[in-house]
Amino acid sequence: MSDSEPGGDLRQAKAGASSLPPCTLVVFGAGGDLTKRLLVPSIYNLAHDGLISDDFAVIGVDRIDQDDAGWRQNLTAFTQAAASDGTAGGHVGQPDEARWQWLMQRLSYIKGDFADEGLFAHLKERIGQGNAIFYFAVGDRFFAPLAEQLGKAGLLTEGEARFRRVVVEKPFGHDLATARDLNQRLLKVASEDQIYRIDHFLGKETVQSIMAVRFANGMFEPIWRREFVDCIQITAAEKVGVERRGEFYEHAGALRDMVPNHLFQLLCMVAMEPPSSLSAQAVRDEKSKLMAALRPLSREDVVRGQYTAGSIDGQGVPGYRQEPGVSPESDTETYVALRLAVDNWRWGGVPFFLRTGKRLAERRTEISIHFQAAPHQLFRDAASERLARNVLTLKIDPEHAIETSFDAKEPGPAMRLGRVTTRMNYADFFPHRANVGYETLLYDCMMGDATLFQRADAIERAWTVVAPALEGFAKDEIPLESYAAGSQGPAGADRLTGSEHAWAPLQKRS
Ligand SMILES: NC(=O)C1=CN([C@@H]2O[C@H](COP(=O)(O)OP(=O)(O)OC[C@H]3O[C@@H](n4cnc5c(N)ncnc54)[C@H](OP(=O)(O)O)[C@@H]3O)[C@@H](O)[C@H]2O)C=CC1
Ligand SMILES: O=C1O[C@H](COP(=O)(O)O)[C@@H](O)[C@H](O)[C@H]1O
Repeated sequence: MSDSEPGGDLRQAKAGASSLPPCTLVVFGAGGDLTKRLLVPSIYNLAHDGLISDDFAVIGVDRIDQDDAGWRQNLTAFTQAAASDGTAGGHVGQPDEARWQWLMQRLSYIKGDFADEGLFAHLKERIGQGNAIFYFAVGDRFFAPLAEQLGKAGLLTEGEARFRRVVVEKPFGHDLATARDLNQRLLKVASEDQIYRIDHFLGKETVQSIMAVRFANGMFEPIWRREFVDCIQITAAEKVGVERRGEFYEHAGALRDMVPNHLFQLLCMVAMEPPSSLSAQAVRDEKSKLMAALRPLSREDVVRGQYTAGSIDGQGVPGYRQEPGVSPESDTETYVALRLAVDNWRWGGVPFFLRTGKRLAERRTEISIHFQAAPHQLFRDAASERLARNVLTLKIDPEHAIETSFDAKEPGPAMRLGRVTTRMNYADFFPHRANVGYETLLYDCMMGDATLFQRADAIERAWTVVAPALEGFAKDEIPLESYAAGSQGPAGADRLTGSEHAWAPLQKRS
């Protein structure tokens, strides 16, 4: 491994950040995809930035038959290969050799089955009296049983001088009943402030910066409300299909996979009231209030679709029903568009349009705030019949930028208006290097800051809001429309917004 440019934007983000307390991070699912592709690179980035103390240790647990050296070797080989073929999750170029080795020395491995009580006795011995975080990097069927095993073994008992925390991955439940059941089972063995329900969208710098943009500047807040906003659109469009996750996706679908978690987190960031402080409680209280004001969906406010064969970047791609692990008669949705209402004073009457889907024309995650037209149209003739709407777009992925679009006078004797766009690229102002997105979340968890993690009440409310749509899908009362891979999505999505609020096109329509 060679020297590389270290983690610039992470360092920027954590400027002034303290070193982490001594801690053992136990990763269940040490041989899995999440661990090697995202978790270990994030830990490396934290180590690289000097944020991890010498007393930090990682214990990986999995059923793969290997020892400490084998696990380290597998991670090293994976990271090297990923770095050289450009798919490295957390690095640009190869990791720094000395730092990588420093980290590897802190990694050890236990081969075991999650159902084996002996595994937890062994872990107890290894961890001793110190701080520990248990990361469930495993399928959701293991979340409650793992927590229960940890509880039974006394591994979740905190002391004056030690913390014990669990990080729970997604999906958090399949519906309201299962999310509630999971919360209840977790809360039997750990207190709410020991449970860190992760949503990787909240690890994205551009998502965290929404709060900064809204609440650190005086110019936005006065117009961030119903009197000035016409509609808000949230898009998470992907070009990829279901990749190797056909079997998982068949049981999830686009709504469960993206909406009650990621898209609602974006909605909270853009629509919640200003918190009184940046404490976890204050921020999460505001998010919960927003979720409580979110009106449960009506079936007519939901459009679902499934992709058929088409073309992405000039390459033919199969339809969803031809993907591995997918039934040829599947009625699982790969696209969903929603019209939501927030019943509070700030947002009463403002529609929130959300859409997400796979195999669309473009990869784009963004929030756009569409402002109302000027109250008196002085320029009606000059602007032809167009009523100009100013749009502020928070670009989250793959571009990291903020754009505003508005009308200006075209040069020349005629009073003719033209649409212009101004753009702030984060990279132009802040030294930038892609990071994995789990760094901040891991750092915060080790520091005991739950601001960016989801609380039980908000998760349950999210499932309540989407429940009528899920029921409509199950009873086939919401038609499943098809759309060609590489397109804008199903036509029904346009009916949802009407021409008055039309979606920002994913690619320029020809
Ligand atoms: N991968 C990703 O990009 C992302 C994943 N997630 C979430 O992270 C979690 C983990 O995902 P991912 O890493 O992809 O899953 P994987 O299936 O790749 O990893 C899970 C690991 O746990 C092992 N395992 C399964 N059962 C047992 C058992 N009884 N005892 C010991 N080890 C066992 C598996 O072994 P074996 O292979 O033999 O079954 C595998 O090595 C999931 O909840 C997922 O939803 C979230 C965001 C992104
Ligand atoms: O959690 C998930 O998110 C990804 C999209 O995340 P991004 O960070 O790549 O935008 C999605 O592809 C996946 O289906 C879903 O499970």
